[in-house]
Amino acid sequence: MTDGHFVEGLEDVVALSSEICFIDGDEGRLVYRGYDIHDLVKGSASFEEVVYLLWHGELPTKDQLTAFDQELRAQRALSPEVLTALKTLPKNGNTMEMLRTLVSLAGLYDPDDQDNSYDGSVKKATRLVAQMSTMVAAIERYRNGQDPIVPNEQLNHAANFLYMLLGTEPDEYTARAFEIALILHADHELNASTFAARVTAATLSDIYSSIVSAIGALKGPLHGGANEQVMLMLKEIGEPSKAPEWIKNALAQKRRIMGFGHRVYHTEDPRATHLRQMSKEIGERNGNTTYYEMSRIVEQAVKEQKGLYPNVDFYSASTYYMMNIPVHVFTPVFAVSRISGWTAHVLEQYRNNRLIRPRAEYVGIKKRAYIPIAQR
Ligand SMILES: CC(=O)SCCNC(=O)CCNC(=O)[C@H](O)C(C)(C)COP(=O)(O)OP(=O)(O)OC[C@H]1O[C@@H](n2cnc3c(N)ncnc32)[C@H](O)[C@@H]1OP(=O)(O)O
Ligand SMILES: O=C([O-])CC(=O)C(=O)O
Repeated sequence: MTDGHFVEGLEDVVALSSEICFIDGDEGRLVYRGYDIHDLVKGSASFEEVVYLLWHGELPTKDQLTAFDQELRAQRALSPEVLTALKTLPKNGNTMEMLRTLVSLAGLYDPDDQDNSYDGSVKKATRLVAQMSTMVAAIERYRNGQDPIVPNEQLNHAANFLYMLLGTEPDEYTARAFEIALILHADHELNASTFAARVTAATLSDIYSSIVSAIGALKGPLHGGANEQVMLMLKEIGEPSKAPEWIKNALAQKRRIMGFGHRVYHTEDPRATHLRQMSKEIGERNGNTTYYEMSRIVEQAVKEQKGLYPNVDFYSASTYYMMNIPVHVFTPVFAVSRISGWTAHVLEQYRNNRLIRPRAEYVGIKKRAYIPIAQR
């Protein structure tokens, strides 16, 4: 029985213990396994290195990283069955629903599908990380009536994704900027999608089912889906000078300003600091800073009028847009990164499992006499 003391939305409720990710919401700090994200970015960590760190708790040695990287590169190709199934999906379908469907199918065709041992789950986690990016790129190509691009084993994870998505190899700056975006989005403690993954894993269901749960949760506009909504908002605003008035009207109508506010951060989201800079730099490189400038004005207006800070989704929107990533691919791109954190959490759940089953505060009628249908 509950004692009536509960928090709607589980705000600040500690649901489990984890060694993977630490957030200080007052100081605006995000730490993966003891390493501050600022240090990982400044220290030129690779995305592959961060995946290894999240999974194993330690940075890899050179040999460990080489072996892991080679394994990821070797696992990038989708199975023929998944590629065939892709062609049966509606071309104008929601990209997150298409991704959720392909991940589910990939589970059925995974050579280790029946092996739900810990080692089997690690093998599947490796394929999930390697193939999430291939799936997202293939979905977009299919939507455009194009064949998927075969992964390029010469390129690292970040550069290969942009190559498979856009058809040309990114320049060095863009490849690194995108890799930093992947690192920044890799994990975030018990956010809604990771929690969904852990709830599923905690029933001792398989890792693909856990990831399908996570993708469903990430899609929502209050979570990962916000990055697409931010770009739609910037386009609706149209030009920087219109931003303050637009925000004023939106807030007067009680609309939520996408890309602002956070359940845990009460200050600047440390990921937004990097993405803001990236948005500026890419705008300058492209010779068009309109969306960066508009974003700055929106940020100032929302801070002044509502006291809210931008979250990770705000500046990732203009950043991805200026990298020529289509808007409906923004949330799938989040999944390309977050698969690293989801799998780390599912593996941790398996290592130290207890069923996750909270209670609800029952506020309905407690006792009624049943009335047979003939008398109603
Ligand atoms: C990767 C990520 O998931 S990051 C988050 C991505 N989501 C978004 O950007 C969507 C916009 N943001 C929001 O909706 C919220 O800030 C959330 C969902 C992220 C967190 O919300 P919660 O912690 O549940 O706060 P809650 O929804 O209770 O809001 C508290 C108050 O702040 C207001 N508020 C919070 N965020 C916003 C926003 N973005 N725009 C306008 N008002 C907001 C609410 O209206 C509410 O005001 P009230 O007390 O006057 O009614
Ligand atoms: O932590 C959260 O609630 C949402 C978030 O920022 C993320 O998942 O990256």
